[in-house]
Amino acid sequence: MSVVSSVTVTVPATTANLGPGFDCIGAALTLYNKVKFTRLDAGGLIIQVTGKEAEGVNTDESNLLYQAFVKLYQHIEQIPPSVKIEIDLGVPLARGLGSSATAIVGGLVAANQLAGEPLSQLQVMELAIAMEGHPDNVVPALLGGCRLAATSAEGWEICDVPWDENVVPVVAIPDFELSTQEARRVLPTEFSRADAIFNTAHLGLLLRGLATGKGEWLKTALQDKLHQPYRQALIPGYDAVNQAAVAAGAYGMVISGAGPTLLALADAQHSPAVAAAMQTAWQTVGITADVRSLSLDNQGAKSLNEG
Ligand SMILES: Nc1ncnc2c1ncn2[C@@H]1O[C@H](COP(=O)(O)OP(=O)(O)O)[C@@H](O)[C@H]1O
Ligand SMILES: N[C@@H](CCOP(=O)(O)O)C(=O)O
Repeated sequence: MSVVSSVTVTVPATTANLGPGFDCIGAALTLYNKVKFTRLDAGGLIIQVTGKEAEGVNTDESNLLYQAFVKLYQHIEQIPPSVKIEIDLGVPLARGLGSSATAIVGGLVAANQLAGEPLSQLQVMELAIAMEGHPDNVVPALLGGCRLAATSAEGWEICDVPWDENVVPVVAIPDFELSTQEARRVLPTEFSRADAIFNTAHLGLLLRGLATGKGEWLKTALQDKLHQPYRQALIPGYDAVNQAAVAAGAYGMVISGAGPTLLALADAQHSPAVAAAMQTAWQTVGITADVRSLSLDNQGAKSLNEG
C-alpha cells in the first residue's frame, strides 16, 4: 500500500436545528473550510491558519482539527504521525454555522486518509457525533445535503431530507460570537408535554414543507418551543431582524444552530429583498452583519490525497 504524504479536505458549513429540529436535523451550505495535512519527517506539530478570523484558531495541540486527527489514531490504536496543518478558514467561528463540526470532520477524514482508510464513512461519522455531542452539524458536514439523525438500537439512523430547490437559505452572520456551549447552558433540561407535541408536529410539517416548497407549511413549520425561546435574549436585534425578514417575504426566520447567525428561508424571487432587509434591520441596532443567500451543498466533506 502506497503511503499518502498529504491530504486536503474541504468541509461545508452547516445550519442545524432549522427551528423545530433541535439536535436532530441540519443542512450543509455552500460555504467551506479547507485544510491540508502533510506528514513531517522532522517530528513536531506545525499549524498555520489563513483567512478571516484566523487569529481565533489555536495553533497548538488544543486545536480541534488536531484533536480530531489524534482521536482517529487513538481509535485505531496507532500513534499519529507528526504533521503540518494548513487551515484556510471560510466558515466564521462560533456563529452557529458549524465551524466546530468542520474541524472535527476535517481532522477525522484527514487522519483516515493518511492512515490508509481503516474506517468506513459510517465509523468516521460515529466518531464525529461522539466528539461533537450531537449529530445535526457533523452528519451533513460529512455527507452533504439536509440530514435527519435518529438514535437506533445499533447506533444512528440517518436519512436524507429532500429540499425543494426553490427554498433558499439566507444567512445573516453578525459580527459577534456566541459559543455553542454558552447557548446550550441557557436551555432547560425538562420540557412540558405540550411543548414536546408542538415540536413533533412542527418538525413533521417542516419535512413536508422542505420537500414540497409549500410556503404555507413552511411559515408554520419553522416555529420551535425547545431552544429558540431561551436563546433569543442572547441575540440582540432578534425581533427586529425576524420582523424585517418576514415583511420582505421570507417564509420565516430561525436561529442557525446555537446562533447568533439568523437563517431565513425564502423563495428565490424574494431572497434578495429578504437578505437586504435582514442586514438593514441589524444595522439599526448597531450590528454589522454579513448576509448571504446560499444553496445546499450536496457533496459534504471531500478529500484529495497526494503522494
Ligand atoms: N477550522 C478550525 N480549526 C480549529 N478549531 C476550530 C476551527 N473552527 C472552529 N474551531 C473551534 O470551534 C470553536 C467554535 O465552536 P462552537 O462554539 O461550537 O461554534 P460553531 O457554531 O461555529 O460550531 C472555535 O472557537 C474553535 O475553538
Ligand atoms: N443542535 C445544536 C447545534 C449547534 O450548532 P452550532 O453551529 O452552533 O455549533 C444546538 O442548537 O446547540
